[in-house]
Amino acid sequence: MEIFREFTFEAAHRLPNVPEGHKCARLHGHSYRVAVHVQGDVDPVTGWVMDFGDVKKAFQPLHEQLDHYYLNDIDGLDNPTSEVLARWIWDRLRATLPLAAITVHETCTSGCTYRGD
Ligand SMILES: Nc1nc2c(c(=O)[nH]1)N=C([C@H](O)[C@H](O)COP(=O)(O)OP(=O)(O)OP(=O)(O)O)CN2
Ligand SMILES: [Zn+2]
Repeated sequence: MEIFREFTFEAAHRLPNVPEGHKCARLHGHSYRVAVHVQGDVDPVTGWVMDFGDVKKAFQPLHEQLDHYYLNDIDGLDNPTSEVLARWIWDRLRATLPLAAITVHETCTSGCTYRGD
């Protein structure tokens, strides 16, 4: 089964590699929403795959790195598209969580899902 825990953070960014005149080359910000999806069997005693609280603990150091920062200044996020950010989060959580997917919502209507492939 697959469970997810969502997180929000505020951050600024710009996209340095977009075509000339693209609005996203300008400094702007988003209220990001990230869903961390974890997979596993449902434990017959606890009735859960994993405590949502443990997912929160695993994400907390990343939240501290991202929230209210300029993403382009963060190592590995010099071109902080949703795609790059989703992979960046995956790479940092994969050792501690049995990940199924990372979804990054950049706006209410735009985002991406990375499943590690
Ligand atoms: N594949 C991607 N395309 C775009 C990304 C991205 O990360 N991956 N990012 C952006 C910008 O960061 C932009 O701020 C968000 O995109 P957009 O959906 O265009 O957002 P708007 O709220 O400005 O949309 P409107 O409906 O046009 O107001 C761009 N593309
Ligand atoms: Zn943007």
